[in-house]
Order: sequence, then C-alpha cells, then structure tokens
Amino acid sequence: MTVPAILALEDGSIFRGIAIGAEGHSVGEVVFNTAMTGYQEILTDPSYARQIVTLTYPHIGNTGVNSEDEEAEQIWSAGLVIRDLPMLASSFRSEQSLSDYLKARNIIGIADIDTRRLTRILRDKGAQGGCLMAGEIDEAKALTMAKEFAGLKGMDLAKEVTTAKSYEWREGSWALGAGHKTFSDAELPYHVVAYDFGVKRNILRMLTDRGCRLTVVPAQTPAADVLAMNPDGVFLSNGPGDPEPCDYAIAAIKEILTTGLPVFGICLGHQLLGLASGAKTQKMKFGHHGANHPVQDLTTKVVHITSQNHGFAVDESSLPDNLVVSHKSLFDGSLQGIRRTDTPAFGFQGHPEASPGPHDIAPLFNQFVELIKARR
Ligand SMILES: NC(=O)CC[C@H](N)C(=O)O
Repeated sequence: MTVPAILALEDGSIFRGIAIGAEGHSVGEVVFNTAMTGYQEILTDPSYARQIVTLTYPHIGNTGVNSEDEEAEQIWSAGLVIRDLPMLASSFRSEQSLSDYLKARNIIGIADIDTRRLTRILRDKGAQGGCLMAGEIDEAKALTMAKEFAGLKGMDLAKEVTTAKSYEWREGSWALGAGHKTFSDAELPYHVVAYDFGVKRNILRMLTDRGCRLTVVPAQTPAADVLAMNPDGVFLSNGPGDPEPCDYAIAAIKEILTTGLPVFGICLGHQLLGLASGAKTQKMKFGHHGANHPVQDLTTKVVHITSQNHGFAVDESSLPDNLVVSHKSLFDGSLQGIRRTDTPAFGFQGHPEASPGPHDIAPLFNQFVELIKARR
C-alpha cells in the first residue's frame, strides 16, 4: 500500500507523489543536489539542517544505507525528494533500505515526482521555502507553511547542530573490510582544535589520517578557551545556515587569527574566516550542491573536481587587502577559496573530504599540516 505525500513550494507549486519515509510534515528551504550518489552522506551532513534536498539523479537508494557512511549521529536534512526509489537495494555494504532508514529516523521523503520540473523552478526562481507532507494531506496548510518559512538568511543554525560538549577524536579513514583505524596519541604529533559548527566526520578522519590529534569544541567556545589548550592549529568546520549571524564565532576567529596560529576553514568555516578577516558574505540564488563542480587553483591553474554544498558565499568585491582569492568555480566564476597574506590561514568553499575527484582536492588537508609543521 502506498502512502501519499506532497511537496508544496512558496511559489504556489504542488508536487504530488508517494511517501518513502515517515509520515507528518517538515518545512525548510528546498535545494537541488546533482550528485549521482552519496545520499546517505547528504542526509546526515549537518550543513543540510533546515533544508529539503531534492536529488536530480533519478534513481536514489540503489545501494541502501550502512553504518559506515554516516557523517553525523543523525539525519540533519529536513527531508528528501527523489524521482524513483528502486524496489531492490543491493550492495555488499548495505544494511538497510533507504526507505526503512528514513522511517526509522522519522524523516519525510517523497518519490515519484517530476524532479526535473522542480529543479527548473529552483534554478529559475532560486531556492524556495517548501513543505513536505506525508500521510494525511492538507494542501492548503502545506502551501501556507511553505510560504511562511522565513528563509535561511539571518538564521544561525551552527549553534543548534554543534556538539554540546567538547570531545577528543582519534579515528582515521576506513580500510576496505577493516573498519575505521583508531590512532594512538603517539601516532598523532599535532594537536588541532576543531570548531564544530556542524562538522562532518570524514573531515575529522582526514585530519587524523594526517597526524592531527583533535579536540572538537562547541561552536560558541571562546577563543581564550581554545588558546588555553595550546593547539598547533585551529580548524573551522562546515555547518548550516547563514554565517553572518554567528557573531560569537567571528569574534573568536578574529582573536585566534591575531596569534599567528595556522587556521583552516571549510565551507561555513571558510565563510566565517572571511567575515573575521573583514570580508562580507551574501546569499546565492540557488547555491552549489553537487559532486562534480570544477574548481580552479589560481596559483597552479590545476582544475579539481569538487563536492559542493553551499547557499552563501564570500563576496569577492569585499575582500580586504590581506585576503586573496586562491580558488574559483569554473561553473560560474564564483569565489571558492581564500588565503590570508599576513597569517597562515586559508579557507575552501567546497568539501575536500567528500572525495568526488576522488582525491583531487584532499591535498588541502596536507597544506594545513604543512603550515602547522612550518610554524613549529
Ligand atoms: N556546507 C556548508 O558548510 C554550508 C555553509 C553555509 N551554510 C551555506 O549554505 O553556504
């Protein structure tokens, strides 16, 4: 028996399909992601908090889900929109079907809608407020809720998704069939404090693989507490929402930058580094969400295939003299990387941990470690 579901948009559109997850309703900003797979990483990426994600690739769920690919402890995305859920999930790593996974975690999903039409709306009109409803349907109510969604501009979500308490992280990447490797402190020469604004686990693993002993701290940790830990470097994580209202983080980063400690920011962390350096950020029309975005390193001219997930960006015209552009998107020329000229700090807008290239842009993590070594 199929359960009905709808997606209502603030522009008045209604898409009718079937429920593939929980029943109820959910409101958020509707965005499209063009990745062919990686749906489990997308769903659990805290940067997708308050966002309903539609995947443009038509068959989603083919490989089921497993306990190794979670980027966080829970699903943060506000819902999933797909064209077609295959009847069979098949992979040697599959532990559960996508549909059972969504139901078990009380996340609403919809399938059997025209995701091409939806994507054209999002591309032409920009990301839309939306409401997913499954089970008992009230279209008028769904439309009202979609229209009433305030939008992500001005919304500080980092403090909502961050860890409540600091913790230590020693887990590296996984080796096929061997699980994740746990390192001993003796194997990890550099102490890095990682600000958790909504951090993805694979970022922590890739830093650990490169010799970083991590202390992950809550988003609102003051700079003084971080500096008291005497770290060799500070990492600023990705995260959801608008970077601009995160004034506590901007103030802390500003203070940390004055010490000359190596600082590396990814996505929201990159945007916060920009703000702390005096640049401005802006909301994009529909953002970048996908796994095949070409980004050029302006120094080497090398083009990297990158994973992207952002709806805000650092405004290039606002960069102060001590901040230079290091990377640019070859899709739309937008700013993708910044580097401070007066202190060892840099940021990258894409997601080097998401491995679409698959390892194209991973050397950014090495670059951070090189800065740590140089300072020592
Ligand atoms: N992945 C991220 O860190 C996203 C950053 C920010 N929330 C944006 O949408 O631009």
